[in-house]
Amino acid sequence: MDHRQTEPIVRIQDFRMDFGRTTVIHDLSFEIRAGETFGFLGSNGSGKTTTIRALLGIYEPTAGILHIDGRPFSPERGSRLGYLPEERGLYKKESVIDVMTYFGRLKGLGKQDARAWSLAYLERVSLAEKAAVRLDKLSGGQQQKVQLGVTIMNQPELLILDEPTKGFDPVNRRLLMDIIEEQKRAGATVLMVTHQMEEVERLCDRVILLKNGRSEAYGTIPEVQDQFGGTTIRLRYSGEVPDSPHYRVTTRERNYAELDVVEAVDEAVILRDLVESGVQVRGFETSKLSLDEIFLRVYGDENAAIEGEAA
Ligand SMILES: Nc1ncnc2c1ncn2[C@@H]1O[C@H](COP(=O)(O)OP(=O)(O)OP(=O)(O)O)[C@@H](O)[C@H]1O
Repeated sequence: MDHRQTEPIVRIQDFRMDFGRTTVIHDLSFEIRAGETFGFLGSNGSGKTTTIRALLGIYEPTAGILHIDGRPFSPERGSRLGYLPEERGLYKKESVIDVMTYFGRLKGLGKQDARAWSLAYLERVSLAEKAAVRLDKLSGGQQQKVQLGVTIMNQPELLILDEPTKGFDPVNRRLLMDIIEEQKRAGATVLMVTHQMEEVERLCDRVILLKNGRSEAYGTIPEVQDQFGGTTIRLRYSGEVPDSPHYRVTTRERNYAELDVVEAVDEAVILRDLVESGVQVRGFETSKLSLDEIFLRVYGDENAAIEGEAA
């Protein structure tokens, strides 16, 4: 893969995917640039795995362009691609070190190099003493660590990770994030599906939020925050907070209110308007909506609909 080119590493344009008569992806477009870590976010069933499968040629897209390095993906060029699929699974009846060495050889490493790399990795993820154990004797989380090792062997230039930390305890989740961050620092481009906003905030340069196969927001985290009005004002006051086209009052208590800024307007203007309308302002703090809050806004109504159906 040649990172000097201007073409993005991943380009998805007007991608549509139908299963039978159901359209699950509607004209989706986004790109991933060389060296960035890109968060692919969305509620369950929003189409993340389908998009990855179409990108890797596992599914035939109904319409659109899905390119890696300027061309549709083909496995022959795949040696520098690391893919951790949503469905996990390796050959379970072999020992951990044999399985890892085997995959290393498939990725073009010599046997000794593959073995040495694998032993160092197992040490890193506290599995050194399991090297000779059959894979199916490991816990689910331990097996996942082995699978991540297999995925990042041979330093792929593009890493596609479908929920890499799913099912991990907090300590191991942090360890996995450290490992992903190292890959990023070594220059890898990373496409990562995750439901953990903490991971997004720590690792991702840009994100896309998918809902029912459509993009709801796309950009850097500050850009996404801006796309959602972005700012909340916490106001301590006395008097009466007037209605305004600039904000929506989301909390109104005696002497305390929260206002969501709905228009691109300077907060100083809102403060001035409040004072001019006779509000005595005792405290005025602004903060950006967190990704968690944005997520709840985008997907909250889905759960309401599900609850409604259940009722
Ligand atoms: N092979 C298939 N045939 C029919 N429908 C499918 C197929 N694969 C996925 N779907 C449907 O496409 C939609 C998107 O599924 P997908 O697995 O891409 O979601 P996801 O965003 O990865 O979800 P999750 O977070 O739960 O993994 C779902 O409604 C799913 O039922």
